[in-house]
Amino acid sequence: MRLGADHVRVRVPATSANLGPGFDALGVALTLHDELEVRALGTPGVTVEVTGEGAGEVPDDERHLVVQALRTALDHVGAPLTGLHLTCRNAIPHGRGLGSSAAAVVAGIVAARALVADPDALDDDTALALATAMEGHPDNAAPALLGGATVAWSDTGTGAVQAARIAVHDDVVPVAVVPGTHLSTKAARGVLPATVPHADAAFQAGRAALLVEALGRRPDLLLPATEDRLHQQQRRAVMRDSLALVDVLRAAGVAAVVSGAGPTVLALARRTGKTTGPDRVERVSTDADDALTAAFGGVMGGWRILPLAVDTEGARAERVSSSRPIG
Ligand SMILES: Nc1ncnc2c1ncn2[C@@H]1O[C@H](COP(=O)(O)OP(=O)(O)OP(=O)(O)O)[C@@H](O)[C@H]1O
Ligand SMILES: N[C@@H](CCO)C(=O)O
Repeated sequence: MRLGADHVRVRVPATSANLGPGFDALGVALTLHDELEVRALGTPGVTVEVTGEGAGEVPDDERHLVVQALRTALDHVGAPLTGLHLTCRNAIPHGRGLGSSAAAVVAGIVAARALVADPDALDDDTALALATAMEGHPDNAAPALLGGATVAWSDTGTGAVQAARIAVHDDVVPVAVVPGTHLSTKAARGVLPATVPHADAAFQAGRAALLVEALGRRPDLLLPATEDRLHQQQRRAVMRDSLALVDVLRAAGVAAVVSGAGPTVLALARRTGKTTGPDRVERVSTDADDALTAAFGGVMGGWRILPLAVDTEGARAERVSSSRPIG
């Protein structure tokens, strides 16, 4: 297939996976974005310019994750691309549990979709399959691609990866509490046990089902709905401060979970008060401030609190030449 553009721009959201009981299945896109531009060149060679998160740390050549994903997607549809220049303005912190690797992979794939003459060759199903193959699990890739909250799974017979959007109530306010320390997903997966007791699996299935209802219609149920028995306690030894913060927030009634493979903590806070009209009194209730002060003694040493919203758009790409949104 030939290319249909030689300069494209991409915006892709951060994501928080698991949300407590939805290990490797549930995820939500957040209003924190990486922005990229890809220029296809007629000559060989790859150059990469990174500002923001990951600058000076990620490779600036073919090994860059966005370039790898772009190449994978172009190869998939048989499109040529000899050289390229990639510019990344990154806001998603790396190795913190906010889906930076899924964002990079999805960004590369939707950049390829925007570059090729027939974007349908890289439709959402194909893009999700390619991204999941690179990531190993679909829970970040699905919301990064589609936006909103998603539940993703692989078809038992064919292995095809699928995702369904699930509703998120307007009163649910995601707040990410991001530590200064990194933890790779690989390391965090390495401490998980191979098997779990049947009672824990049964508990988890019930809570995951409850979470879909709590997110969409019953935010008052978010605290019990975000209980987990498959991964958070098992990872305590590699993210003690994060689990301590989760404990303090939950004791204060805030539905806090480890975001993805950690060490970021995600609080699913609830908006209270009158949110429209001239005497609007919006308040994100969470008692989160008090709980955070209790957890850190008022000193947040190296942690950042990011009040966010749910990103409902997912990854967007546009051809710079025509400015026509196509994916
Ligand atoms: N924008 C990016 N550009 C290039 N490489 C990236 C980018 N984002 C992530 N990576 C690579 O992926 C690694 C982080 O991936 P990892 O899966 O460990 O964490 P994460 O995706 O941030 O967290 P989680 O999967 O728990 O949400 C980085 O160290 C870097 O090698
Ligand atoms: N479900 C994954 C998310 C991080 O990529 C995990 O917890 O390991």
